[in-house]
Amino acid sequence: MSGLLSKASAIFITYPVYTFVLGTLVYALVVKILLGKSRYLKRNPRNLPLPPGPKGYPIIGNLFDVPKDKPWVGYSEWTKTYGDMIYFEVLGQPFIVLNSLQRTIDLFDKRSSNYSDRMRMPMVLELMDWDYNMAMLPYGQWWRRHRRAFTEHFHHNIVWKYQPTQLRETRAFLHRLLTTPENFMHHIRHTFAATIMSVAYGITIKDTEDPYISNAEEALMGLAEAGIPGSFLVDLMPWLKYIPAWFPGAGFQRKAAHWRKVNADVAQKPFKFAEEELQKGTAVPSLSSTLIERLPDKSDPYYAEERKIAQDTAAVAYVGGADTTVSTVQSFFLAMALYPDVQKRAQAELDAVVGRGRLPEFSDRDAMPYVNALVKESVRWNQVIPLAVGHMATEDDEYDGYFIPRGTVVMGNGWAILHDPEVFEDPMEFRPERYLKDGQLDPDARNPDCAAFGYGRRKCPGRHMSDNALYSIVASVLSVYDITPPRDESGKMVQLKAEFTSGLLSYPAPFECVIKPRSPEAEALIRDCVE
Ligand code: HEM
Repeated sequence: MSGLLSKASAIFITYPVYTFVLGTLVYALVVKILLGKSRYLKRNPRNLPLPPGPKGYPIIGNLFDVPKDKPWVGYSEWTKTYGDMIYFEVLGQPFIVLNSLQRTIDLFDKRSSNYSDRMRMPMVLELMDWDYNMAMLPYGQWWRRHRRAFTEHFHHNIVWKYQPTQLRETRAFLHRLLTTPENFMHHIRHTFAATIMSVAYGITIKDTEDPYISNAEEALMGLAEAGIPGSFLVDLMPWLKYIPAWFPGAGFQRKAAHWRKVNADVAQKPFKFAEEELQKGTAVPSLSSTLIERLPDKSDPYYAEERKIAQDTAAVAYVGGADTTVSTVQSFFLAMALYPDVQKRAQAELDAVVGRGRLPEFSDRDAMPYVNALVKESVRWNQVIPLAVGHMATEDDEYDGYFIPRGTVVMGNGWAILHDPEVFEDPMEFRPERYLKDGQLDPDARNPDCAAFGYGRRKCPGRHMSDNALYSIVASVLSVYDITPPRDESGKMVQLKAEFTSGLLSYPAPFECVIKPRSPEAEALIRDCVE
């Protein structure tokens, strides 16, 4: 009875509450959209048109036009109708997609001071505490200090420092492939997690169920859920963040509270460990130990801020670096199983330069143009973040006869740029030859780096470290292993398909392949290479 009563009173109480909340939401949305439109009129005195794009509906805009599955392919198709710069709105939020390299250079490079901000994402940044990830920070002094700290440790003249760790972890990877080749997807993930935890904190992770890694993966899953703008209503109406967790309909607050705790663990726990090891005098040299040793004295008024920047710098190395490079390496394995001729040609080059009596080193790299071209093609073929991360326009702008309102989220469609058939013949094919001329790397061939790692001032600062990681894996794996498609029960080779997932990050869809040592000598090399 009391249960029934409480149910009745709950309905009685919550019905008006829901009506009120829903009414307020719709009202606020309509006001926001109408205000936004009329403001454009005042701010656009020359009455320039917005860039072309699909016609939308009142209030919802182009909500139903936006391609849901692999939007980068859909946006690329839109070029045929609207050209290489496309404008659309979703619930009052303006977006522009740039489908050509020239457009990205014009806006992200030449006008970088206006196109380097990020969209405000209250759910991720303010409620889930992803503010340690500089990729999400608004453009400004605080981001600049993070970026400077990060770049100092990852620019192209310094990443050689991490090569011994990268080679060590690559060799451990070769060894794991020998014992459990069927788990290659897991081994790839483990290799990057181990490399980055070692570089960032001097921590050696466990082979399975490492608490640092499971925390970071949970945090990244939260980001995948909340990181697409508009996944939560609070992104469209930031004032909702003040609604308490107990309020009916405030489920997002409870989710945010959980992810906040996970994020605190990801950012703080390993850094604390590094601090404690330093105090005990047992620290393994790492990015964190260097950063901690350079912190000002605890009595310094800037100590807390500097410590936070140091902690964030180490944490972002993992969350920014692990998944991205993992996806590229998974694509490389798929490509090798699909393109046996490419694999053979790379192996022939490795045999000629490195020989069969040792494993490749970084010093071999310059002598192997084909292997370098293969690394480039792995980055291009299936881009990990095809639309990069949206850059937001800080101020109204006029460009090429069009008006671009401030607050517009501008996305470079790297997929369109790196699959343009005018530039990359048969773009869906995996062809390292496209970067070569007379047997050497062709300086005139379009380098996938122009779009795969983002643009302008926000371009990925981890790309040099990632390039080394990719070389180390590609060269080492191909020097000792053959990768082939699996066979069915009748012994026939299974026809693999190049399929990739949608989302903020794109991965190859799960696939199987056979990974076998190239010869008994190769197997002996693998067994001997682990310390
Ligand atoms: C194949 C590997 C990788 C790819 C494809 C990739 C791609 C990207 C892209 C597309 C962006 C957004 C750029 C933009 O906003 O225009 C980005 C940002 C970023 N990446 Fe990477 N990345 C990779 C590896 C790494 C690694 C290894 C690290 C760290 C060691 C890293 C750290 C970062 C950071 C810190 C940012 C934020 C930059 C900012 O907002 O200022 N990335 N990356």
